[in-house]
Amino acid sequence: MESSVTSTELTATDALVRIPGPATPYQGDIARYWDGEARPVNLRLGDVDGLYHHHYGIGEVDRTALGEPEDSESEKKLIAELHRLESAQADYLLGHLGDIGRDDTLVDAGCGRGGSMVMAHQRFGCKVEGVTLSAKQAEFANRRAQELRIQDHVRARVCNMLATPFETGQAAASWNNESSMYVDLQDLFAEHSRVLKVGGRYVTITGCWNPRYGQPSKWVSQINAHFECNIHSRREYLRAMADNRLVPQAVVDLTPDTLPYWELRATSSLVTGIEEAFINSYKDGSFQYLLIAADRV
Ligand SMILES: C[S@@+](CC[C@H](N)C(=O)[O-])C[C@H]1O[C@@H](n2cnc3c(N)ncnc32)[C@H](O)[C@@H]1O
Ligand SMILES: CC(C)=CCC/C(C)=C/COP(=O)(O)OP(=O)(O)O
Ligand SMILES: [Mg+2]
Repeated sequence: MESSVTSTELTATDALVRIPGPATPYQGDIARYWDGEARPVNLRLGDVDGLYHHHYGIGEVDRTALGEPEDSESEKKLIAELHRLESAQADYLLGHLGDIGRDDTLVDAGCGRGGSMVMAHQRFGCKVEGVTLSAKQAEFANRRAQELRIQDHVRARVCNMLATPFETGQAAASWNNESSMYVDLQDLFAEHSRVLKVGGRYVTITGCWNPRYGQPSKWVSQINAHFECNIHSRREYLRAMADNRLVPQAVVDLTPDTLPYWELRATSSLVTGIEEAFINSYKDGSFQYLLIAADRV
C-alpha cells in the first residue's frame, strides 16, 4: 500500500499535465469571467441558427426585416437582425484570410463559443483549431461541433493564446476576433508569427482607442471596466505587428459600419448597459472598430 499511488492522485496529476492552470492571476479572472457568462444578448442571438458569437455586428440594418412595434414577432425579428449583423462581421473577417484550401489549418485565438470557427469550416472545408481560457466555452464549442458532425475538423481547447500547442509554421491563417484586448500585443503577435507559415495571413477585428484623441476616453475606460479587458491603441497594433514580421495588407475602419448595430441593439430588450459607451466613443472619435489583415513575411 505505502508505495502505491491512489487513483485519485493519478487523476489529479493527469489533469494538471493536460490542462495547465492560468499563466497569470489575470488570466484566471478572465477564465472565470467567461465560464460564468450567460447573457441573453449572446445566447438568444446564438439560438437563431446555432452560431454563437461573442463579437459585434456590421452592416446596414434591414428595416424591412424588423416588425412594427405592435407586431407580436417584433422582438424575435430584432434578435434575428442583430444576429445577422454579427454573422456578417465574422464573414467579413473570414473574407480577409486569403485562399484557404481544405488541407489547411486555421487558428482562432480566443475562440469563445466557436461561432467563427464553424463558419470558417463551412466556408473553406478546412481544419479549425480554437483556443480559449474558458473550459465552459471550449466544452460548448466542442459540443456544437459534435452536433454538427464536424468535430474532426473543428476543435476548441483550453489554452493560453500566447503559448499555444501548435507547431511552428502550421497555420495557413490565424485570427483574433475581439479577443486581443486581453493580452500584451508583442507577446500575441510573436505567437501568431511563430504559428503562421511564411506567406500566411493574420486578421484581427478589434476595438482600439484612437491616438488622435490623445488618451483613452472615459468611455473606453468604461468598456475596459465592464469586460475586465485592456483596450490597446491603433498605434500599438501597428507597431507590434511591424515588430513581429506581420505586414498590414488592409486596415479598414469599420466604425461607421458597426454603429447601426449598436443603435439597433440600444432599442432592444437585451441591452446590457454598455451600449452608450460604445455609441458615444465611436461618435466622439476616441474609439475605433478596426479590421487589420497582415501578411506573415
Ligand atoms: C469577446 S470573446 C470573443 C470570442 C470569439 N472570438 C468570438 O468572436 O465569438 C473573447 C475571448 O478571448 C478569450 N481569451 C482572452 N484571453 C485569452 C488568452 N490569453 N488565451 C486564450 N483565450 C483568451 C476568452 O476566453 C474569450 O473566449
Ligand atoms: C470591441 C471590444 C472592445 C470588445 C471587447 C471584447 C468583448 C467582450 C466582445 C464582445 O463579447 P460579448 O458578445 O460577450 O459582449 P456582449 O455581451 O456585450 O454582447
Ligand atoms: Mg454579444
